[in-house]
Amino acid sequence: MSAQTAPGTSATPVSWSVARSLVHAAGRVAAPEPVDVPLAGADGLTLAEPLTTLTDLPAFPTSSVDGWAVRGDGPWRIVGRVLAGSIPPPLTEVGTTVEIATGAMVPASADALLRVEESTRDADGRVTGTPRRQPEWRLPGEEAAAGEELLPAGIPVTPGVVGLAASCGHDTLRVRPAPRAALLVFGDELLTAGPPGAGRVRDALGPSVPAWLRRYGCAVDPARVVAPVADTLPAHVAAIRQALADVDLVCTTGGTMHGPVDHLHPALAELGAEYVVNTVAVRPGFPMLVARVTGPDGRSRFVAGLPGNPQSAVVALVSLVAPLLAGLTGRPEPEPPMITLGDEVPGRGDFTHLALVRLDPRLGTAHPVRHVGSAMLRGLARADGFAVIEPGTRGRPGDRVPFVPLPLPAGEEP
Ligand SMILES: Nc1nc2c(c(=O)[nH]1)N[C@H]1C(S)=C(S)[C@@H](COP(=O)(O)OP(=O)(O)OC[C@H]3O[C@@H](n4cnc5c(N)ncnc54)[C@H](O)[C@@H]3O)O[C@H]1N2
Ligand code: MOO
Repeated sequence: MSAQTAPGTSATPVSWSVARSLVHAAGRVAAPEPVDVPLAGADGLTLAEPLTTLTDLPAFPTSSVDGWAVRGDGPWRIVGRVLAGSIPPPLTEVGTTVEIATGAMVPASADALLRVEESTRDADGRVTGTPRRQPEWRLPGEEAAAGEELLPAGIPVTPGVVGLAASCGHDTLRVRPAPRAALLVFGDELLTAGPPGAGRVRDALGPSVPAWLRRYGCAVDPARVVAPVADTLPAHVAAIRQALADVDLVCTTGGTMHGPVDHLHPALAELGAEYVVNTVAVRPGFPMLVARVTGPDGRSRFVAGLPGNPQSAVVALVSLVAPLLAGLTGRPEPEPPMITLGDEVPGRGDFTHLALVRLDPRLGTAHPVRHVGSAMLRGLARADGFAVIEPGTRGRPGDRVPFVPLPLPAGEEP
């Protein structure tokens, strides 16, 4: 897929799904080199290579119970004790047993394990009982054989992955680093404290966009959040250039249109940027864009232009920034899961409609929320994500449609 037009030329909106594929592909070719990180620091990053186990799992025959490892038929004479953490001597004689702890290595020549609660001792101190038919120990390689691939590259590192990596012997994981992001907020009308009024609005994006970016796995240094940047072309160019020097992604808000103080497009032209996507056939948020700037080191860095209307800015995050970050971290393009609409949702003509919805976990349906103007955040603050209404269609109750979640971890839904 080729990138869209060069800055300065008029843009034809690209379809929402094509735009997502374009930015994902652009991110993938620019993905930073993998790094090795200690297990404890890997949560939330992305596996850069498949996870293979360094040993058989389990690595040795491991008792699943507290009891007796026995050889031959009982009663058995006790010849020792095996605790977890050591190599036991073999049971050399028929009719003998060792006391064994859960997790201990089963001695060679043991035939069976007898649970302590299913055993008795006779007058001579010998052990009696009937071992269960089912083996009470785990065999080496039962879970995985040494060298076996357990997880593919490109999946997120979760606590489950960290635990698995530790249990199969890894101290570090080769991962894609967290993309570093900066935020530049444009708009001289913005207030950064106190109530809005007298023609000025409160900056809603400076405090919230870094939080969304972090939830997408970005590292955002607070020093790289500049809100607001003065509404002049030189200030825009300088701010973007400076931010590009040490991040992978610069998000900007506002100025995506062509109003008297909308300087984003001219600034991108001055920086020699090339559009990956310039305007998307989606409502709200259509003036969103992603541009690529090649640094002196030859590596591509990205500018994501989020529209100034606050809900539109979030639509741009879920529409373009999420697949771009997936590409930059070597993850597959996010595939929206399907949901069932519980109510009517209007279409937006030839454009895709991203409609804020709240999921009803009881009924398994999605319901549009109120207060969803592109300048509003009231609906969004109570929503789980967006139902995707394809161009030329409208949503009816019972329709199955794609769903783009807001990056809210389970348990944090509003
Ligand atoms: N002639 C046209 N004008 C506009 C069109 C159009 O098609 N033709 N589209 C509108 C749409 S849709 C959008 S979205 C906006 C996008 O504009 P910009 O990205 O250039 O954003 P601004 O003009 O800077 O701001 C738009 C709006 O949002 C408020 N804003 C900006 N930043 C923030 C912030 N950080 N926190 C809260 N609110 C913010 C700003 O005050 C404006 O009200 O263009 C329309 N115009
Ligand atoms: O597309 Mo604008 O982003 O509707 O508000």
